[in-house]
Amino acid sequence: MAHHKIECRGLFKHFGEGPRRVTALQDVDLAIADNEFVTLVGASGCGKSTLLRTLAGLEQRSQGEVLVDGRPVFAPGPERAMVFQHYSLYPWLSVIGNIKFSRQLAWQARDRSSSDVEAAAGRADALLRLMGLSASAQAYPSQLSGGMQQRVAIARALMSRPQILLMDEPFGALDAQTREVMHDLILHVHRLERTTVVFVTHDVEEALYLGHRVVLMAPRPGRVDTIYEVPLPARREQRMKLAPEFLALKGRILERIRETSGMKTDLEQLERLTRAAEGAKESTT
Ligand SMILES: Nc1ncnc2c1ncn2[C@@H]1O[C@H](COP(=O)(O)OP(=O)(O)OP(=O)(O)O)[C@@H](O)[C@H]1O
Repeated sequence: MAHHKIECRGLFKHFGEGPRRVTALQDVDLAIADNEFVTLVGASGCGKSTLLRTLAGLEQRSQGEVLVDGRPVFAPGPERAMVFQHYSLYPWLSVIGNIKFSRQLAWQARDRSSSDVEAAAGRADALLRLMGLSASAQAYPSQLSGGMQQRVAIARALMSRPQILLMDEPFGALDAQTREVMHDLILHVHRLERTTVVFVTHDVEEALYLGHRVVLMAPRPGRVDTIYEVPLPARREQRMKLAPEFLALKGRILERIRETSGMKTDLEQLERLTRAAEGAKESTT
């Protein structure tokens, strides 16, 4: 059997009961390879966050299986780390304090040796350097820009050497220039740490620039609609966003999202309505 890092089989997730029941995930089958970078896109309400939260073990499935390394997961675990859109840093801790915090909680439960503490200090320093935060180690979150705060959140998520990074619109609140910088940074982190990444976004360009594959989901019920292979070299560069194959696939995905959202603007119908309204105006004048 092929080895998958993450696998969903016949996954369903319902919220609520009876006529109010919402199917956020319907029969999702998805296999993600070790070290793959997969992005999830789709119209609002298509179940992207629910799928990610189910992989994280923050949401219980209604039916089906979620496997990590072939083993079913039901709860959060140290091999999976989550990064959210809102930085969720502790405002009373410095940058370095925030990065070390989750490890400290884990240690309080165990006997820790001085070599553990040293190893963690080394890891925290390495992550500060990796994320370009060395000069801000003693700063507090309120003193940092949004992009810097999100770097701290990513460094904190990486502290326990997770094999899987689950990212829910992590750059959604950042301006366009900061996002570009963060894109190259997260690709660098992915290469260096060899994590498997599942990344939710509304932004099709972001999904294509980062992903090896783009999973397009559709709403009502939430489900996987189409999976696209991204036709770009593994090593991405910003100029690739202008490549004809990049732009063509971006156009196709955007079109498919419009179709699946049920909100496709029907230009003909709009024109008919306009003509009817104008006709009504003329007949009254
Ligand atoms: N805790 C909940 N209780 C009830 N319904 C929920 C809950 N969480 C999600 N849903 C519903 O499940 C569906 C999928 O929601 P989800 O947030 O996963 O979609 P999404 O694709 O991430 O949306 P968006 O792009 O708007 O963030 C939606 O109809 C949503 O209203």
